[in-house]
Amino acid sequence: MTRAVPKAEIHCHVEGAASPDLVRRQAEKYGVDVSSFLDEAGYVWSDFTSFLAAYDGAAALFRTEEDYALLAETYLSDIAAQGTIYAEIFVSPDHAERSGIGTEGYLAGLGTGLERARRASGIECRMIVVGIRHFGPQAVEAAARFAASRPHALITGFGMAGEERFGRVADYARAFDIAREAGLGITIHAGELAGPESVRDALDHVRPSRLGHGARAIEDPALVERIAREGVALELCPGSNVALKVFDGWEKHPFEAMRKAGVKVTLNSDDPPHFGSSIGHEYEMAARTWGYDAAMLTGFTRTAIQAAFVDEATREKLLGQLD
Ligand SMILES: Nc1ncnc2[nH]cnc12
Ligand SMILES: [Zn+2]
Repeated sequence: MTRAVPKAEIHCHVEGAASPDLVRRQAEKYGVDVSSFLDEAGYVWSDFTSFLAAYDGAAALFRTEEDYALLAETYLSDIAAQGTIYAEIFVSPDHAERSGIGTEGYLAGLGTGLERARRASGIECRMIVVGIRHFGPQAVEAAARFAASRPHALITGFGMAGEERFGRVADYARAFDIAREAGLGITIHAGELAGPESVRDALDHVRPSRLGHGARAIEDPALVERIAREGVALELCPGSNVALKVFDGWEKHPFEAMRKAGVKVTLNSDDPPHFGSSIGHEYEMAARTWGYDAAMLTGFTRTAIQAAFVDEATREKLLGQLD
């Protein structure tokens, strides 16, 4: 029912999008034992901390420019086949350094993957540099300075991922100031694992145009009203939240309640193979759970493109593809 709906995704971590098959092939290539985080059925984790360990384990298996080109091309071609016309991927200079490739080869490889996917399917893509919150304010500031140096033409945004319960948002404000002054779009993970106070802190100290998740703002009606009034778009990832047990099933997820409250809502897959999801699955489950028709679903795609960190000419071209 949702196959033909044009889709857009503005919240997906590229290392978290590596399929188990691809990771297995990379593990063979480098002779690495992955049994601590991957079995025949897929990724193995039991809570957010062990999920991050599985994520880092997979990320460490991408070590050359061609590895990253393959990762990006494989993922983006896959979601293009699901009807995705636009995608933003989170990229992490910290993971590039950890895997040994360094940032230059990392971005060059990812850029090649984006270009190959665009040529093959027409999918338009941009990259958002993220700092990792639990690596501390200095590391996030370094990631912001890196993004602000505009090391690749397809980098259009800056964000922060990682353990939301680590530290205080105010300590990261400088990183976001650096990125904002460089003209980058701003997003921040908040209201995923922590509650409304985390979202309020993010809005007050970072002034983002989008929130990564923001789902737990639902616990405070005044905050939901503020998000709607200020026009902050939510990068909601219901499948991820359900898998991580933030909500007790799709029917308990606040996506529809947020929409009804006038909040700009979008559908995203976050780290799809870790959560048994995909962008196509998110659209399909949203239709099944809340009864959305193709026009409503296309509306979420429109919201994502309106909130996208992309130049106006490309935005107009993408919006034109929805008519
Ligand atoms: N769901 C998530 N939340 C925070 N940081 C992440 N990094 C990768 N996936 C993440
Ligand atoms: Zn995320």
